[in-house]
Amino acid sequence: MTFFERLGDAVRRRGALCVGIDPHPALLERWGLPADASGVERFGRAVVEAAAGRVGVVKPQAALFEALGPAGLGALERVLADARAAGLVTIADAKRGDIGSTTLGYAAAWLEPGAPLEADALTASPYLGVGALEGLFAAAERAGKGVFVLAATSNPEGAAIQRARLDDGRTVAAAVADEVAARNAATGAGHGLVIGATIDRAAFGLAPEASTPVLAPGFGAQGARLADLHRLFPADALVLASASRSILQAGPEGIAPAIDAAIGELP
Ligand SMILES: O=C(O)c1cc(=O)[nH]c(=O)n1[C@@H]1O[C@H](COP(=O)(O)O)[C@@H](O)[C@H]1O
Repeated sequence: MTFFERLGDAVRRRGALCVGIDPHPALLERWGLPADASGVERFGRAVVEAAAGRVGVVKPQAALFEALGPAGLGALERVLADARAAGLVTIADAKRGDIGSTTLGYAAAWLEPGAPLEADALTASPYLGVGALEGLFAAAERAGKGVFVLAATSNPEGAAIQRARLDDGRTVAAAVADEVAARNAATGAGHGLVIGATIDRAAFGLAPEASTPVLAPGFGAQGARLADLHRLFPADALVLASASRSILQAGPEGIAPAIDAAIGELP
């Protein structure tokens, strides 16, 4: 099964909501958890437990685990293992990307079957060139996994570089999208794009592309509304509507109802 098929299956069965697992220190405090590795682990595993059976996809935010050093990465390892055991598709949000030779290390860390931090997909930054992500694409394809490449990010600072034009007139975002689509066409993989729900896709030169999955963060805390999903993206596109803080702020008792409420807001 390709990653595209797997993701499509998860979305058909469980819907488009992707629950972000972002253990911010302020959220740990709200959850009554310590701001240490044991806290992020209990937080992450509780979110996985609430998400299992409700949604198809979760996205742990690596930075907030890394912040706690090796013990935090150990916590992330167990959160990822729980999620995979629960049948959830896991997207490690680590936004990796380097020159080709060292990108192989990131591929081994996040996408190689059996790796401690193994995930089903990884977010990646294309600003050293989409071609430099070859090691990630290849590792993902060998294992039926995917890479989500940043195209048009949800934050306002991204626009200056992502809307900049190449010599051929395309925006940087459109060129990234073209390269990912070409990779998918050549290999049948299902690598995706990250396109923020907060941005105007047309202004970034991004046309809807049915064969490229989209990870769309920016719902909830950053202002986009889940109810608008089909106004923001074509109804037939494979889009993950991702939200973190707006759901996680509900606390340990409220997390499951908050996920149900978010699902209820989707069209
Ligand atoms: O790759 C991402 O997931 C991502 C890309 C982007 O353009 N914007 C964005 O917010 N994200 C991530 O999505 C999550 C958004 O969190 P909330 O704003 O709390 O819903 C964070 O983990 C961000 O790092």
